[in-house]
Amino acid sequence: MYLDIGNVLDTSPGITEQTLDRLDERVAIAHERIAEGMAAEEHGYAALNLPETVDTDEIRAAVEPFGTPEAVLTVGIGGSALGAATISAALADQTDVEAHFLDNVDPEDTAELLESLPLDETVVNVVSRSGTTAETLANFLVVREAMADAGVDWTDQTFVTTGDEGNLRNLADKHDLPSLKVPDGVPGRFSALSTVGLACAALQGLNIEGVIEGARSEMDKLSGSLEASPGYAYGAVAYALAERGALTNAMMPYAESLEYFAEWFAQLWAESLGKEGLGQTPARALGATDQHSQLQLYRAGPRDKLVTLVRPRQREDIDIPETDLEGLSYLGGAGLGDLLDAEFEATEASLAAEDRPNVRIEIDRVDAHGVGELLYAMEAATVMYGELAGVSTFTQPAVEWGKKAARGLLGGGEFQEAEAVADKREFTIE
Ligand SMILES: O=P(O)(O)OC[C@H]1O[C@](O)(CO)[C@@H](O)[C@@H]1O
Repeated sequence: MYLDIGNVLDTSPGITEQTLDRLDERVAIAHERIAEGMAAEEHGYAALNLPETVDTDEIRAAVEPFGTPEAVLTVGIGGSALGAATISAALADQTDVEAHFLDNVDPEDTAELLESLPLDETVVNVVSRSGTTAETLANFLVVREAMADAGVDWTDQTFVTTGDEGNLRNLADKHDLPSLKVPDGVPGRFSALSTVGLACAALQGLNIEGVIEGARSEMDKLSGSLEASPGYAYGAVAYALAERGALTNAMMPYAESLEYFAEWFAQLWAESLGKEGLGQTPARALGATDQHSQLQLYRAGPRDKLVTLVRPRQREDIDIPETDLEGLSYLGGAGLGDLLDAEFEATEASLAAEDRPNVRIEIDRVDAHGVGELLYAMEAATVMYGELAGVSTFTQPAVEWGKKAARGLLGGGEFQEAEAVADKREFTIE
């Protein structure tokens, strides 16, 4: 992975080369803490060991009974779905096995998806570390009934990835379902490079070994200097810019196959760093599409954003036919990829022209190695940012209140949070 931070030097907000030197000293200290945590396999830090600890042979063996299905339906939410979705979306052109993700409880969407799937040729990949997540378990119960209604024995086509105990573990044990264990010490949002994120890709016959090789190549760069590690450098620069007012980070990949990557990054960045009144809001964007929408705000709105531009250095292209359309003849003979790359560089320059901080992240290609590099580097960036900000990177206490309220509203127990829902202050305009 290549990171270019030239467009954050002396921008507004921005950092100076002197700041970068001081930041590098802090990175060295933070790296010592991170390395210590990794060596001790401490909760959270253990995620950065995954290129060494994940067993891809075990994953392939676990899914082997399913052969080559027509489709894989992953039922999970948050880190239990987004890592797998990122890898499958990035590598979709490498397989004929469709990947679908049920990571919300919208009844119309769920009904439409189940209606469209060949349930007798679909493997249901249900993923939950806790085994208690309401959305995942509710969806699984609905999917299981749909399979039964379609005359499909769900126990023949269900794969489970979960913890040592809980509802899903009990279900897998009771029905002898093929299963994998979520890794110890790895929060869901950091689990893309583990059984959680790789089982779906393995079911699709994708190159999970290549994903880990890419991740390993970024792991090998972790050292006491931001100048040796694109991941550390990205986290440190994003932190320094947030400290100077860039409280939003627009993650803007210039590849449709990386749109899920931006969604995965949003959970990783927000749930890890949004603590004690601190954090940097991830905005999901897509190039070139959002040049015709959000770019106006990025270039002319408040000076409170970092824009992260991501692209592959190589991509398949499609020639644009010659044309005599008024003013558009310049497009003929170029490729769509040439246009997309020109727009990437133009957007980068347009932000720099207004001293708007932006960084460039590039991978050679959107392939297994490249997506592995991206995932690992962003995880290392998140851990580095969290160390520099002094926050508890690997917890997510703020998400629990809403879970209790929702559960109470459905009669799942007595929760004061649910009572607070009834106290809503109303001011309705119709
Ligand atoms: O894998 P589980 O336990 O279902 O959790 C799913 C997601 O929900 C969260 O715990 C937040 O509620 C995330 O951290 C996690 O990725």
